[in-house]
Amino acid sequence: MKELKYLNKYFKKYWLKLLLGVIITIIARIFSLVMPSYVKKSIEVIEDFSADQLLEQEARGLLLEYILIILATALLSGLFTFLMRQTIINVSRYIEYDLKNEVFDHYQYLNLNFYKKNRTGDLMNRISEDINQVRLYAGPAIMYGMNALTLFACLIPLMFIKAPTIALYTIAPFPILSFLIYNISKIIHKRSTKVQEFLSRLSTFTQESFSGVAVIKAYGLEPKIHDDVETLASEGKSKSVDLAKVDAWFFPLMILLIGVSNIFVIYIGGKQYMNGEIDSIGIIAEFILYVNMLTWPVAIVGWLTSIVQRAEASQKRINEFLKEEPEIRNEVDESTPIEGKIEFRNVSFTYEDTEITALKNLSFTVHPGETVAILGKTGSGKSTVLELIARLYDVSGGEILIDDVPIKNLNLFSLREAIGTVPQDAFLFSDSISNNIKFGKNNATDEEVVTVAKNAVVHENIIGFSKQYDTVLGERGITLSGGQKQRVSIARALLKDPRIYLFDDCLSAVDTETEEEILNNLKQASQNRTTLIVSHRVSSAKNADKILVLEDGQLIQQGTHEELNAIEGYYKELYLNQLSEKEN
Ligand SMILES: Nc1ncnc2c1ncn2[C@@H]1O[C@H](COP(=O)(O)OP(=O)(O)OP(=O)(O)O)[C@@H](O)[C@H]1O
Repeated sequence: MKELKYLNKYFKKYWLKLLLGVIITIIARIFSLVMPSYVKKSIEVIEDFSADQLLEQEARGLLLEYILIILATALLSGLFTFLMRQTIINVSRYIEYDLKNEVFDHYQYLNLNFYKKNRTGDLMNRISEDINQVRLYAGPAIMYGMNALTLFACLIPLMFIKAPTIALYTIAPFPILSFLIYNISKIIHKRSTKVQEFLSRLSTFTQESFSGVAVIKAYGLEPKIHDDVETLASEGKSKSVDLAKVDAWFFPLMILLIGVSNIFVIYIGGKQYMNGEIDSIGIIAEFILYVNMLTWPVAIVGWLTSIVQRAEASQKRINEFLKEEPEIRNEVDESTPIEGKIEFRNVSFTYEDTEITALKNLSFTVHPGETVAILGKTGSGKSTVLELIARLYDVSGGEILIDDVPIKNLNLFSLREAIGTVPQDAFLFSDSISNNIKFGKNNATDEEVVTVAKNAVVHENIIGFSKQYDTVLGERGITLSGGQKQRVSIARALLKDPRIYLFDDCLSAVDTETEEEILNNLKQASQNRTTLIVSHRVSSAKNADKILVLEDGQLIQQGTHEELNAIEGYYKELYLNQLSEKEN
């Protein structure tokens, strides 16, 4: 129960509703206890009538009265049971909602390293399946637990007062039932976890197959994929059959033990009646009803134990993530407006997971409003420079200053607010084109959206779609070409109108003419804005105020296009190569 203590803050938050729920539970159970004793009384009336101790008229009157009492208490018990669910189950839904929000907010607060260490499927599972297990504890387990407790507390003493010997025999099989159900629940849990694992493997596999359907078709891999799915599915099937086998024991076992208890009631009750130890046959009927009332709560005790164990395990997994602290935190409360000067002083950076040193002693300065291009072979550290400016990672050595202030002394949100990033792989959400562009500025007008789309040279493409800016992208909508995606992503950054633009090789999928047009527009749009352009093409870099050339994380050349072209080196070679490619 150590891990489940985490939920106490939520129980405190909803204590009033919970208390009300507990009181209602007790009232509902007390009303349900009335019925068996009135069934007994009704049988006694029939017995008295048969023995000529009651007139027909009197017997009819009494029977009607008892039936009405039974009906009224059953209705009241039903009403309170409804209210019980409405309070306690609702509280568990509120807790589920709060916990999901808390976990989601915490996920968002964590750094990229966390997302690299943990698989998306695992993150999803903890926020959905694990929270659901916890909800079962916070709602149904409490409700059924209270229910069972109230029944045991009221009914068992009542049974012993009414007929101690019958009571003893009636409840004797119950601990066995509870024990068996506990064990069955444990086996069910183990096997259903395995089934769940297979289901998630199967759904991951099928999802990947659908996403990669173009590759599968192009390589004619359908038969192989079919065989793989079949192997996975048949493994899953045998696990499901195993589960169904244990599942099938649950109800027969319950019915068997109810039967045993009923036989005890009839046998012992009948013997006592014949010996004159009890004066009415009605007590047997009353006890049979008690047996039926007690069976489910007794079975529930076993079920509850396994629910609590599962919730404990799930809450442990949730707590593991909630305890994770982001390495990159905002330590400055007041906002810090950004002008746009960027300075790298002997910056080194090693990725924690791969231990690759992506940057080594890198130093350069970009003044506000300047445009700097970063070139270099693949893997030379260009994207890493941009990630460090947005403080997605903290440097391993050296220092980054923005507006002459160490980056850690800036408000993290002000910093990111001041940056417009266009990443290498443009990510667009499954939403309309317009909303995708408005991502960084929700309140933008339609005119503003059109202006930035024109500057990103994607407007003509968009108006070519039948729904134009309302065209939905992604799984439910159309798929944009690589170049179109990149340009929508550029439009998104332009709309934000930030102090610093970070363009990470975002024109790689557009032809050189469109590239030129976009670069000219960007020049206009990003006037007085600091701009960093990462590229493999000299055409993207040649108009920059400064060009940095990286190799193995080190700065090997820097200068303007003219300066670098005047000396032998990587830049000149690249320029000449690309020039001859163009001419050819
Ligand atoms: N998220 C990451 N985790 C671990 N290692 C990384 C990560 N990103 C990059 N690296 C490694 O760091 C090195 C520099 O990568 P980076 O992406 O900065 O290069 P790049 O010059 O932008 O390459 P490209 O031109 O191919 O985009 C590479 O060796 C790469 O494998």
